[in-house]
Amino acid sequence: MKMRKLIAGNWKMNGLIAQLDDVEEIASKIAIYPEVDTALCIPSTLIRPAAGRFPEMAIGGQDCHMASSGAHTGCISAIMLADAGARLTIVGHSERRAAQGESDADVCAKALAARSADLSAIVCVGETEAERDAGQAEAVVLGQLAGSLPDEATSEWVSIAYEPVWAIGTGRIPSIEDVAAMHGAIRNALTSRFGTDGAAIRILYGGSMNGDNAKSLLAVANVDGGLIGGASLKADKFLPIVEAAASAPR
Ligand SMILES: O=C[C@H](O)COP(=O)(O)O
Repeated sequence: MKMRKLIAGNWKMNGLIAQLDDVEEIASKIAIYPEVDTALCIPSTLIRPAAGRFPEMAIGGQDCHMASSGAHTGCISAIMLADAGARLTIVGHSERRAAQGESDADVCAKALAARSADLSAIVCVGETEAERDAGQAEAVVLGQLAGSLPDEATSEWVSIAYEPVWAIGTGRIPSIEDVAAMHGAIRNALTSRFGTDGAAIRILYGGSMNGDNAKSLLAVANVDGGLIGGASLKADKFLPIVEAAASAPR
């Protein structure tokens, strides 16, 4: 199925107010690529100023609590993200699964919380290097997918991000064949579970995507965009990925 590519940046725990100048550069140039959807998932402290200053950009959060409010010190709810101007949020990033011990059920509840607040959700899955070496990559990823995606998921508000943990921030990426195989397996799982709409759910690749490798990664069947970490922090690193998405086959 032909679909628009989504290039989403994830700033992680990086970025002060001054860095919104980079968002300004991105926001001023994305109109050159109307065929690509772009988003920036930034620290919560920057969402309100960024959304106010760049209404043309889809600004997002990087996580949300499954509850809408309550005694959860230090957490942020989906409705708070939306109130600050976010249009989407990442859930289930491997860094949170590992450091905060988030389970598939937690991620599923967070995705539903995002939906309740009218946010889109990027649901992350991905295997560790040990799991890949043990030949378990596909089983792990499909298991995470099954547990992390709510039955209510539709292509209107959910995207998947396949991020091999060992490719994040390392400069290493899987072979094109391995990317094709995993994205194909995810696609099959989505269509089995969600029928024809499963064919329309975007599957992003994440892990060391940059201006040099984006073209070949985004040309792979069922790679419908990218979730970009390090290269999303600077406009001159992020925009070439958007450009590659604009010229990639749909
Ligand atoms: O969410 C983004 C990913 O973790 C990828 O990060 P990276 O592009 O720095 O490897």
